[in-house]
Amino acid sequence: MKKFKIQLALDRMTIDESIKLIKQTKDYVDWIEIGTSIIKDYGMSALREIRGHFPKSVIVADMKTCDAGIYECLQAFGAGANITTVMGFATNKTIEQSLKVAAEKHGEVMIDLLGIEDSIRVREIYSLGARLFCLHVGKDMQKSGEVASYSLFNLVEGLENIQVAVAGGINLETAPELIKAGADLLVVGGYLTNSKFPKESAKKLAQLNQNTFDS
Ligand SMILES: O=C(CO)[C@H](O)[C@H](O)COP(=O)(O)O
Repeated sequence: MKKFKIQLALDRMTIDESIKLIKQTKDYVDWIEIGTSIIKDYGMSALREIRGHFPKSVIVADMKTCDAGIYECLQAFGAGANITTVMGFATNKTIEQSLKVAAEKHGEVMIDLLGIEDSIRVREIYSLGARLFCLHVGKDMQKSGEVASYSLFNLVEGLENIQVAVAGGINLETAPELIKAGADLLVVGGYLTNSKFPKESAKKLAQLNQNTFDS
């Protein structure tokens, strides 16, 4: 079984709070996500500022692009992101153009599959060249008790040479089944951003790598 990475999803906090949390969890976190709410609150300056503090980190801009792919991808990569998110329900044109900009800027596009229930659509996006997908149970769905689970993996079954991220209420209880289902990346927000002891919480999550492979 392969090992998974952890993406710290920063949402609904200030830039200073984000920087503090990154510093607290950096030993156990692989990728930093500047969440959509922070981008909406502060714009591209949030990305620039956080990039300035962490020049070597992999930074994901959760732009959730659904149109204007060229413009928004140029914004994200120009402000220092390595990866930017584009919605799976965007048009093929938007996805193609976003992938093209990413290739030119030596970045990557993560396709957010929020709201996509049809694996045929995922195959179509794959055929456009996307190789990084995020299985996602959104905040509003979480309010009615849904969280990311192994059943989401049906959407990407059979696709070769892809990386699969999973997002949506991930914590110590829900992570193990996602790891066993083959997650390459756990996108973790609330479990870390709401933790009283974020470093310890991140450590426990990272230790699942060890525990999962020992068992
Ligand atoms: O993209 C997001 C919301 O749209 C969040 O970043 C993602 O859902 C992770 O946060 P949480 O672990 O709190 O669900």
